[in-house]
Amino acid sequence: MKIEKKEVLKALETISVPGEGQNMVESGAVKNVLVFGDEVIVDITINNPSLQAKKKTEVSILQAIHKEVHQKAQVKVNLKVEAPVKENNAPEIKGKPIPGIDNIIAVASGKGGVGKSTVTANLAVTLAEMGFKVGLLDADIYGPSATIMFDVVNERPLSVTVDGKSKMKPVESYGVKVLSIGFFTKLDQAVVWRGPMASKALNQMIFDADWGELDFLLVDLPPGTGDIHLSIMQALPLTGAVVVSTPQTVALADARKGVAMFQQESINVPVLGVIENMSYFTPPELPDNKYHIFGKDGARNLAEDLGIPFLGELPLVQSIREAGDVGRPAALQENTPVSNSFVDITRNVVTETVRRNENIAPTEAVKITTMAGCSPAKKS
Ligand SMILES: Nc1ncnc2c1ncn2[C@@H]1O[C@H](COP(=O)(O)OP(=O)(O)OP(=O)(O)O)[C@@H](O)[C@H]1O
Repeated sequence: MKIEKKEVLKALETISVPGEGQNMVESGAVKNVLVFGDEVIVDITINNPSLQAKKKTEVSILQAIHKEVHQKAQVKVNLKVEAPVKENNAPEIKGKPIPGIDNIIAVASGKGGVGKSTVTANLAVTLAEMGFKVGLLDADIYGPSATIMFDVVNERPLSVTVDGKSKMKPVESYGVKVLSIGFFTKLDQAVVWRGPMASKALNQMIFDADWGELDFLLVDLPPGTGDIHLSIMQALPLTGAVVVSTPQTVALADARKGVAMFQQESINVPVLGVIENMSYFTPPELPDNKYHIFGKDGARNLAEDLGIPFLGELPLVQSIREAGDVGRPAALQENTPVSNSFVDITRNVVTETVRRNENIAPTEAVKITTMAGCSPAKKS
């Protein structure tokens, strides 16, 4: 068997490192290829430190060489992880950190109606039940639902004076401090917020609010990947993002775009993982049956494919919908399969947040400098 180095490089040009668009040769991830007879050694350096990304990279190299070059090639992959070097070499917190708030986590979805707000509300109450100090900022300007899910439709944030300044006091429900665009719009009113108006309202809820000390502030983003997402990433130094998807192909395609938005070089918000909602349906009369109405394992496979953690799955359950409608999140149920699933997922979110904080410097708020793109804001 005679293996040529250029054949190996050609094979490696057909695959990319998880989460990267360019192929691994073009992106510069492949540092060297050595061939001795039937033995091929590939030196590769990737930025993503997750186990999934490392494994996926190794397996795809092996498969590509076996498929494109020779089935019996003895392949050895020397994989190194290197965090990307920042321009000034000194990671710093930039933008405007909010004093007292330790972790700001955005919950995004790509496609609408996949259960992002439901998941955010349930994560929030589960974190609060675990003893964390939690806030929820409902930034879904097109369909704010936190006021309904927390049964605070008729309440309004009070004005309080903090250090001589008037501030909005979030409404507290089930141990979670809640602020929502919904407090400022009537439920039956069509919300035609123009971008600047929405950004202004959001800025007020972020910086003119008396959040106090929080371990976690969860931000329920609108679906999609639009202007409002950029506004939030400009305003907030996000710790990370969680992406919610159903296993359905159309939802997964949008979730992939959502992940790509956070991972864009100029935005660079770590994606803590993917949560699969509406994974299956179990009729009460057939408790051992699982019907995969929207497809099976789609979000799990997406997470694996992108080299990001899979945080867990939630079934399609009538009580989750009912609980949302009556304003008492389902995770508050005592020791049911549903509340236990929320506990598992919340634990995974906390674990990934801790891991992220140990491994990478705080995320910078993003400064949009031109219409064509964005770059990290410089600390003044
Ligand atoms: N696991 C589930 N089981 C049953 N019903 C669910 C589940 N998750 C969400 N729902 C229901 O699906 C509907 C949409 O959920 P939700 O409003 O949370 O979605 P969303 O992604 O936030 O939507 P939007 O696009 O408006 O932001 C709601 O009626 C909710 O109660």
